[in-house]
Amino acid sequence: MNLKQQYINGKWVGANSGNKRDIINPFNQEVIATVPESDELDTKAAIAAARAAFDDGEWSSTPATERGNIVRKIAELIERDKEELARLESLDTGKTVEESRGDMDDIAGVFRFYAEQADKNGGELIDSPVPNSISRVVHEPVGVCGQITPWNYPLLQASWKLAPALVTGNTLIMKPSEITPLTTIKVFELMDEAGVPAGVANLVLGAGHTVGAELSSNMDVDLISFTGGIVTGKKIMQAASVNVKKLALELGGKNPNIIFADADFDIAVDQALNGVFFHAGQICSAGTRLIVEESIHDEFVNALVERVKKFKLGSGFDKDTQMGPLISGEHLAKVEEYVETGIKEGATLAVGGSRPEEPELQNGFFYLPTIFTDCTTEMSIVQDEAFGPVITVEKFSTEEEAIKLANDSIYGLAGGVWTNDIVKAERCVAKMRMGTVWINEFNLYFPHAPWGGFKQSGIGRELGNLGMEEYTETKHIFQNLKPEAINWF
Ligand SMILES: NC(=O)c1ccc[n+]([C@@H]2O[C@H](COP(=O)([O-])OP(=O)(O)OC[C@H]3O[C@@H](n4cnc5c(N)ncnc54)[C@H](O)[C@@H]3O)[C@@H](O)[C@H]2O)c1
Ligand SMILES: C[N+](C)(C)CC=O
Repeated sequence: MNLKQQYINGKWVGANSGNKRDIINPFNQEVIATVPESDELDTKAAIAAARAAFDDGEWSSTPATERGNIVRKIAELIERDKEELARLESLDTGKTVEESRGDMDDIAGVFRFYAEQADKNGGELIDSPVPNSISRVVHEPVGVCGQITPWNYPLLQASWKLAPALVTGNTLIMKPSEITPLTTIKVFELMDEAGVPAGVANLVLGAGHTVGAELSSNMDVDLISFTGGIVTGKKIMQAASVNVKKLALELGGKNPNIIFADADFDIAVDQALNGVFFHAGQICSAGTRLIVEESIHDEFVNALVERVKKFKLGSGFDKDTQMGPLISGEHLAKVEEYVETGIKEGATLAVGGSRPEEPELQNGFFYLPTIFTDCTTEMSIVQDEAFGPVITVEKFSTEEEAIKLANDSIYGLAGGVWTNDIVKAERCVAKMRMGTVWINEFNLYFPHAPWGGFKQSGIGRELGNLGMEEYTETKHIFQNLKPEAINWF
């Protein structure tokens, strides 16, 4: 596989230490690539390149339209290489190629969206209360941005950070998850081809406790944008305080999906499954906390179980596969432990709860889709993120109870409501404490609307205009057109 290395100051380079890391296919544990393992020294070199490229002012003073043109070109190159990128993403993550193709369309869409926004960030004229003056507000780039991404949607999460940072004139250092760097490396090749100048976008590959920690604590980094787990997010927040970096955190979720008895039953069943089991449930916004009205609870659970029993697990490259493996052996062990906890806590295992038995799946990190019933809000399986193919089902009998259950979480990323009573739906979403709420839908996102969490699901927003604002500082410029002495002193 012709994969390059780290990308620092416009050059592809190996790690300073010479260390390397094998990248593993989660379907069969084969080594699919070997990449350099960066350390603090590599990270410092990348930060120095980004700092110099920001401080010389060339990129930040490039007309926004031109930066937008480069970002549009990146979108075109992603579309040109869509199939290669999708296959690489599936090799690296285990998700089906069909899902990866969808991700690549979304990713190109994100670069296109921000390319169009590039020259629409021109600031505003204030109606100054002071006679003979001009008061205006401009938006300037923040500076050097550290960007850290997770393994579940490697390139999608990268695109949400790269595109807005570039169009607003920042320079950046990206650190993808050490276990899924392949598509991010490829997109840095495309950014080079699209004409992003040397030093503006830099790539380091390596572990969180070395590379990620250096990015978070380095005094020359002005902003950290992080997507990942809550524990890591808290560490980054602490490290970033060293120079009061601007901070954007996209953390986990334990997302409620409320099903009222008056919902379209078959659609709600289908979408409750879609809401969780894509990418084997390894989705921050997966609707893993199903909250079902008592009168339809048993029928609803039976319908889910019957569908789940028929899921086809397998290689992401097999067109019949509906669900691929988990990302790693370590993660599989965590999901197994989570399920054991659920059993100990007294939840009823309605389906799944083990690894599959098929011989052809034994080399991969597979886990059966799993549903727990008789769950109550104090159980840790209802409170903790499984980040795997596991649903917990709770029952409710009144609307107030459903909302109380939905909000009973430290997280606040996303949630859904299924009902044909639109007034009831509006009453519910008004009370749900989450950054995204869907009515008769689940897990939909697009570049035009902001994404992010309430409570411990994060700080700030990605996507939409707010996702661009994260990468700007706001400056008020006041000009006195008729300066006069005050003669106070
Ligand atoms: N809110 C969202 O939009 C969103 C999207 C995707 C994933 N997530 C969350 O991500 C988590 C799963 O991803 P993960 O397991 O890769 O998360 P993680 O927190 O373990 O790792 C994420 C990234 O942080 C790095 N990292 C680890 N320790 C670090 C440190 N001390 N300092 C700096 N960086 C460090 C990792 O190397 C990786 O690149 C889940 O909790 C999921 O909900 C959230
Ligand atoms: C934000 N999203 C849904 C693309 C990926 C979350 O893991």
